[in-house]
Amino acid sequence: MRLDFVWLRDHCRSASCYNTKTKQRSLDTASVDLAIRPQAVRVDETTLFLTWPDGHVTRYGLEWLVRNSYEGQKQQVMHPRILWNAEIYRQAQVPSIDCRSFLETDEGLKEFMQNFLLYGIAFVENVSPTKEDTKILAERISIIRETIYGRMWYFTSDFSRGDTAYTKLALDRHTDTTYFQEPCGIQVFHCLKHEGTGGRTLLVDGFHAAEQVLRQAPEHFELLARVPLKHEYVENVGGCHNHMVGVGPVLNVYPWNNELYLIRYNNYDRAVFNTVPHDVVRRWYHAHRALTAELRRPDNELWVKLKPGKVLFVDNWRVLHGREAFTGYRQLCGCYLTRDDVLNTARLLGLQA
Ligand SMILES: C[N+](C)(C)CCCC[C@H](N)C(=O)O
Ligand SMILES: O=C(O)CCC(=O)C(=O)O
Ligand SMILES: [Fe+2]
Repeated sequence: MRLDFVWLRDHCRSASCYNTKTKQRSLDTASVDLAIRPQAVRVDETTLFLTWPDGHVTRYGLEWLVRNSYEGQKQQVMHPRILWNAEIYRQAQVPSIDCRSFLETDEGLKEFMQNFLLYGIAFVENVSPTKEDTKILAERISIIRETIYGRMWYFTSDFSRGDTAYTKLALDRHTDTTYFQEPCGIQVFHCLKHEGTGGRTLLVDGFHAAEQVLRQAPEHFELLARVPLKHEYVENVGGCHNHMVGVGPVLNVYPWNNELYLIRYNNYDRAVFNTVPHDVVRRWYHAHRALTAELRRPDNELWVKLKPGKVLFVDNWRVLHGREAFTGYRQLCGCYLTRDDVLNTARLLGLQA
């Protein structure tokens, strides 16, 4: 382990530097001399002792250092996941969670959360097909994110809003709200009614597709992770006037370990591409094509028919959704959830999130 002296002073867990009740730092880091060196250093079987020039003593358990040092963290993945194609997901036989168990027991909720974290999708069954009951489900794991579509939304093919979602047309795979600076973390879908044909839901693991691109052509992955682009939502229908713009790359990775955490993919809502010079534009289209080819491989497509009573939670930062064209009357309700609050629930249940 290589440890920096300022880092060691900064992370001191003594009573005057760190409040163990609130788990907050009391030390003013800016008051630490950036050239600080300990006056004395001693280590025994379990503990490292540092005495600083002003006489202050810092103690570190060696295990704490192993767990928390930057060098140690670099190796660790933030979010353990199982990347899937249709076959892998089917083989895994991930169960839907019963509504009562989800609402009334920690075990049910934890099993649901674990599935959701690992696969980016999870189902709850035996839910009453109403907007109110869907809301109760959503609020069990998070805070509903209110957007221009409202809190709980409810839609049919009536073109009440200026977006293809509100028609009977097929929708190719995409993630939602790419035109927000922070796209919505989770999307909840509940089909309350469908009298007609078609209308199946398509799900594709975007991280699995990106992983294939990384393997086959790392330079494509790199470009998709580096080049920022804009998505936008321009609406002027009825009383709805909106103009949203979100900027960011297709693949968002943590800079310290290159781990993918967000895919922004919506060809409908992608805006004029004007953020990079000519030669990069050309290479970017090649990279985008490579990713699209992976996303469109039939073996990556999971098709499900949403039925009243069965609620789908989709990780909108990872899993793309789409739908088949349909006929007849179809009614869907749902909402978006704030991601931090879903992960908060997962951590409180003892899961790594
Ligand atoms: C889900 N709900 C029907 C409310 C909104 C649909 C938003 C559609 C938009 N093109 C997007 O992909 O973000
Ligand atoms: O109608 C559907 O099944 C989904 C439409 C859609 O993509 C959306 O509402 O975000
Ligand atoms: Fe969508």
